[in-house]
Order: sequence, then structure tokens, then C-alpha cells
Amino acid sequence: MTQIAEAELRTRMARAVREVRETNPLAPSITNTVTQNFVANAQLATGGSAAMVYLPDEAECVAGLGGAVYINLGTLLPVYAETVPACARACAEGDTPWVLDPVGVGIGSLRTRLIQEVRQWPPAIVRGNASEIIAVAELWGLNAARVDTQGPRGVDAADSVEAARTAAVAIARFTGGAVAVSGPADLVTDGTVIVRAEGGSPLMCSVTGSGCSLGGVATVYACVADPFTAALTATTAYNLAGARAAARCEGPGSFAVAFLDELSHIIPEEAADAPLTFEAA
Ligand SMILES: Nc1ncnc2c1ncn2[C@@H]1O[C@H](COP(=O)(O)OP(=O)(O)O)[C@@H](O)[C@H]1O
Ligand SMILES: Cc1ncsc1CCOP(=O)(O)O
Ligand SMILES: [Mg+2]
Repeated sequence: MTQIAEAELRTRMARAVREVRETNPLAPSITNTVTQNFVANAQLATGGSAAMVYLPDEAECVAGLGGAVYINLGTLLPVYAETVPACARACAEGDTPWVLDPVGVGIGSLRTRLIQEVRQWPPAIVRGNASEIIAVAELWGLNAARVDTQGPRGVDAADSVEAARTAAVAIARFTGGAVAVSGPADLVTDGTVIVRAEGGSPLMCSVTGSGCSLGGVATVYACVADPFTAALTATTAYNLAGARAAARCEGPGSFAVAFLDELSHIIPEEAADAPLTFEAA
């Protein structure tokens, strides 16, 4: 694998922000009932279009309609045992990139089973907090990634972003796509390059759906850009919008509103100029 140059990646990020605003791409989702509305609003704020579905035939249908598809395992229903594999398979067969957020991996058996099953139709982007990324690497048998972890605490991380570094690189090399690990400072990798991105706000942990909507927005950018560019553009937009919203809000409630406003104001040039640090994986 050859490493993409920083300047080229920044150019692609700016292009992704612009193209999404110009083309309003459809990024359908199978996502959880807690944060569905916030995911859709964040997708719309960036310039994308949202459509949430539950049923297997709907999932197969949207895999053909969307530029990319989002699968978030946050709240499972029995029907998802069929819906999730049907969607991932249809995406693979149709060459539609899809994004996995393995929310709450470790809770119950269905999440575990689904993550193991979709390994055969690898997602273009895996987005999660550090503990979720470590857990996915373990479930996919990417043994290079084995680290000491307590596993996720419900839907929250119990591990540092740094602890998920090896797991993130191993997953990206396995999928051939990108992995975005979120936390106080984010880590995004395509398996050859690691990019660290700072910004955002601790208030993002006080609004449920910050992580889920980041996955939804990465899916919007994946409609117009390669997985690494898409993951990095979404992560950067979140860091910029989160920091700006925190500077003018009164608490979690007004933060969420200000955050959506700020997300809608991100311009291509500032996404490309964001403070990012690059290193070889
Ligand atoms: N302490 C923090 N400071 C700044 N940004 C944060 C902090 N914690 C999380 N974020 C941001 O919040 C968003 C969601 O990340 P995270 O809370 O790790 O996801 P999840 O909700 O899936 O656990 C990301 O954009 C991340 O950069
Ligand atoms: C609280 C909760 N419970 C099941 S899904 C979910 C939302 C998690 O959202 P995020 O991972 O973005 O914090
Ligand atoms: Mg999450």
C-alpha cells in the first residue's frame, strides 16, 4: 500500500465538503431509536439527505439507492438479525460503501453475532469509540490488535484512543477502508497513515448521538469521497463545529442546537486547513 500525501488528502476533504453541499447525496441508515433524529439532522446540516429504514427488503432497496449506507447497531430489534446482513450483502454486491458503528458491542449476543457475520462484506468505514474499535478487532480475529481492555461500558468507551491504535490499523488493513476512533482527540487511519485530530468539546459526551451522528455524517461524505477522506472530513467537521458550539452555548441542550448550526456552516477551506497531525501507521 502506498501512503496518500497530506496535501492531496486535504484537497480531497475540501472537495468532499463542497460536493456534498452541491449534490445533496442520499445516505440511508439502519440506526438506533435513541439518536435517529439527531443523526438525520446532522446529515442534513452537512448537505446530505437522510432515510432511516428497519426492514430487510427496505435495507436491500436503499443499498441500491444511496451513495453509501450507514449501519449502527445501537438498539437492536429481532428483525435486525435479517436486516443487517441483508443490507451489508446488498452493499457488497452493488459496490455501495457502507459504514459500521458497532455501538454497545458486548451487550447481549445479537450484536456480537451480527458483527461476526458482516465481516464477510467489509464496511468501507468502521467508526466507533476506542473500546468498540478494540472489540471489533477482537471479534474479527485480527489478533495483532489484542490489547488489555475491559470492553465498552455500555455505549461509552472505557479505553483511551491510543489503546485502540493497533486495532484501528488492523481493521483498516483488513477492510481496505478507513477506521475512525473518536475521543478527546480522534484517530483516523487507512492502515498506512494515522491522522490525529483535536478539537470538539467534552460537552459532546453530554449529548447522546454525538458518536452516532458522526458515523451518519461520515456516510454522507462517503457518498462522494473515498473512505479515508470521508472519515477524516466528518471527524474534522465535528471538531470544528463542536468547539464553536461549546464557545457559545449554556449547556448540553443549547450545545446540541448550536452544534447543528455550526455543522451547517462548515466551509471547504476550513475543513482542509484544520490542525491535523500525520504519521505513518
Ligand atoms: N473530551 C472530549 N473533547 C472533545 N471532543 C470530544 C471529547 N469526547 C468526545 N469528543 C467528540 O465527540 C464525538 C463523539 O465521540 P465519542 O464520545 O467518543 O463517541 P461515542 O458517543 O460513540 O462514544 C467525536 O466527534 C469526538 O471527537
Ligand atoms: C444511549 C444509547 N443506548 C443505545 S444506543 C445509544 C446512543 C448512543 O449514542 P452515542 O454512541 O452517539 O453516544
Ligand atoms: Mg457511540
